[in-house]
Amino acid sequence: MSAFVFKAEKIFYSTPNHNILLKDINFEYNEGDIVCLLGNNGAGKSTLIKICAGILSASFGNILINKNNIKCIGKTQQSQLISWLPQSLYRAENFNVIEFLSLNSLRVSKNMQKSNSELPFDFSNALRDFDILDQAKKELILLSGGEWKRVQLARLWLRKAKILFLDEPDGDLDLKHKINLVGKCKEYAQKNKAIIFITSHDIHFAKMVANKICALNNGIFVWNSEADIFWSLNILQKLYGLNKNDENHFYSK
Ligand SMILES: Nc1ncnc2c1ncn2[C@@H]1O[C@H](COP(=O)(O)OP(=O)(O)OP(=O)(O)O)[C@@H](O)[C@H]1O
Repeated sequence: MSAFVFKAEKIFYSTPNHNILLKDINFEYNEGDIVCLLGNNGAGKSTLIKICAGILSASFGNILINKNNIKCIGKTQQSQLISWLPQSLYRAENFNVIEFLSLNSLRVSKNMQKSNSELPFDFSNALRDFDILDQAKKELILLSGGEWKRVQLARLWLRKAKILFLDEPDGDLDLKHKINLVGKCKEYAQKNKAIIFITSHDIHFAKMVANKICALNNGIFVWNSEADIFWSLNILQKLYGLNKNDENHFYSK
């Protein structure tokens, strides 16, 4: 069987005011790839991720999943293939962690009053994987920012989609949980033969997690390569418009 492939062909996107946000984006990634999308604030990363995830439609160009145009894939199949973690997500009141996870399926009812030990096995596993099992019955609005992000990640991990789009998944995480997320992404991509796209502003996190790096600048793809090549070339200065001293903070030992 041939490898799972995700491809973007000549993607352009302009706003209703005819402001062109993305220009001629092309890439192709294969199962097992973890791609980190870098770029300055406003470069167009979230917009590109939303187009790839089928949340927004490109103004021009095609998104292909195994040569099938995303426009021709029904919404149900799309939701089985693709999971998207938005940069921020509204927390519903009167909803606890288990109830949020159960939105993936109807197996657990809204009024369930169970102890952690009676949780479905996969629920406990996902919560344990993201170190949040002890908060299973907590209301979403009472969670800290990092705990809420870990609950969202646990829900995504349960869905086992073939392509994950994670928009700043590390944003609220402390160092320990960032490192845990690195391990979980690598394990997920391997085990599920999946492709993971990540946007992040944490260069250290990007360096740890990704085997491919691509970079956007003002809506144009300015880089797309193996991560090793990207890191060996010290091009952060150019990418982020840093001065030499700023860049030394990252590269100095
Ligand atoms: N519907 C829209 N109408 C007008 N402008 C938009 C629209 N959507 C996004 N933008 C603008 O497009 C640019 C790119 O936004 P986007 O959220 O994709 O950037 P980003 O690279 O993810 O930034 P950040 O790193 O700050 O999250 C921003 O300047 C944003 O204000």
